[in-house]
Amino acid sequence: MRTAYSVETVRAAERELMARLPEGALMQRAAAGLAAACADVLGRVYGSRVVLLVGSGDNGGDALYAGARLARRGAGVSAVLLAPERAHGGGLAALRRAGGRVVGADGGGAEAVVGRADLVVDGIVGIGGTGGLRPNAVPLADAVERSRAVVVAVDLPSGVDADTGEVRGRALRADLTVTFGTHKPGLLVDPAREYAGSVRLVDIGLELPASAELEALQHADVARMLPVPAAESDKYRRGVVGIAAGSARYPGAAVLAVAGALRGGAGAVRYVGPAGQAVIARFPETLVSDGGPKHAGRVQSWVVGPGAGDDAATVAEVLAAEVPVLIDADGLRLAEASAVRARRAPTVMTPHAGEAAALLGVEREEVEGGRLAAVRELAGRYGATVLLKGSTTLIASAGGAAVRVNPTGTSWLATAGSGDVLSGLAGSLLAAGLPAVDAASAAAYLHGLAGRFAADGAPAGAHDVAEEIAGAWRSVVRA
Ligand SMILES: NC(=O)C1=CN([C@@H]2O[C@H](COP(=O)(O)OP(=O)(O)OC[C@H]3O[C@@H](n4cnc5c(N)ncnc54)[C@H](O)[C@@H]3O)[C@@H](O)[C@H]2O)[C@@H](O)CC1
Ligand SMILES: [K+]
Repeated sequence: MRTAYSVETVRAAERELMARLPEGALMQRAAAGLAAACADVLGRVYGSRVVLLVGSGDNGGDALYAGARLARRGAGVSAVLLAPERAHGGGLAALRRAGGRVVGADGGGAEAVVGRADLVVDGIVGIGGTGGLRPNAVPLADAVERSRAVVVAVDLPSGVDADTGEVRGRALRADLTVTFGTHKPGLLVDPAREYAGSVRLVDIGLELPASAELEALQHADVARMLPVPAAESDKYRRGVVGIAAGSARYPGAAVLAVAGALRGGAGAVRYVGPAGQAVIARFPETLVSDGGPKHAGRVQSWVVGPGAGDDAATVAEVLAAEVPVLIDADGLRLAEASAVRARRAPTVMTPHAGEAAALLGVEREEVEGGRLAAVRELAGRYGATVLLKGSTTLIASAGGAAVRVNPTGTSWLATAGSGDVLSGLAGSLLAAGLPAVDAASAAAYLHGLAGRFAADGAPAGAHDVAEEIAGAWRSVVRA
């Protein structure tokens, strides 16, 4: 499991560690890791041209000490000081001793130096930052974008919010971010994540609390969650998932939700709704019934909403069931908030940004810019597990535990019907007995992986994604 901690937690852990170490030791650990990463990126350090962008805090200090290490190995290192009077004194002295030089940020000289650089080290601001880049950093950011230099960000790309992943104003785009002690939420959540490039974690010895702000599952975590049928399992013990989806207008949504459900580990899939013929034609193993959810027979979970049109009665009927329920798509619009909150069995809601915005009564941009806040708010409001779809899908539970961020997404998943497959898959895992947050996050993980397999560099349809779920499952459990 990869974890991320808030700035407040990182600062507390740093204070505790610093009290036990000689002064400056922590910064030396950070700078050593940073210099090693820069050397890897450069390949050949001797003779390379390195430019440090140095702000007013310890983030700039890290850059200066790392620059000194590179200068000692023969790199030509120039430091551009954005706040010369507040630049880290010890770091500056170390760089000068190692033969590095200092360039003023004003007057165009710095931009010319950036233009000739092989490597730019972004030490403008780290976890002490607020808001986007300050005006005097913007011409430099432009010069960095124009240059062919590789950009390595120190701890965080400057200008992004460490805790929320928000980007308010301009930020520097890095090819690699070298982060210290732990990931910060902003390195895993869009839009900030996109600015970070790949991320390398340097251990500086921080001792962090057991519960993180954010968790990203990995293969082994998902493998432990997935159901394994026991020898005595029959289809009912493996769980039956009910799918109440599709309409005369959108029969395909029902077919795709069933496609996802059949690959999610439940022993059987029941379908109720007007698309029974389309479902059975494609998946003869489905148990199709004509009545509403109440008359469908026993299920261990329900999925309601994909392609449901305006059938509010079915949504209400499903919400009254005393088994886990997943609400998606039209169901999110049709569900009474009070009925969701009144439920005692787990509820999972799976909105995309537009649906989340409608539920919260805000603009879509607000959700997209502040995804972490939005998913937490929705989970709290509805007393539900909320899976917010997007390029970094987030899963929050109502109790306020760590938010999960799905690491397997691909932009090819932004295709019609892909969400229907996900809802069926997650509903099936719920029926198999997974806790709501595990069902949602394991489903997102497999779905993302299946999307990558299906796309493999080219567009794929939602049914292709469904067909790759088995392959994704195998790759997870065999890893
Ligand atoms: N505290 C520690 O033990 C360690 C800290 N380390 C480094 O220290 C950093 C934190 O240092 P600081 O607390 O000094 O904070 P930063 O260096 O992140 O920035 C704080 C300074 O930047 C200014 N600032 C705030 N927002 C800005 C913006 N948008 N644009 C430009 N300037 C802005 C502030 O006025 C303040 O002077 C970490 O990110 C990490 O790089 C590492 O050396 C590891 C050890
Ligand atoms: K930085």
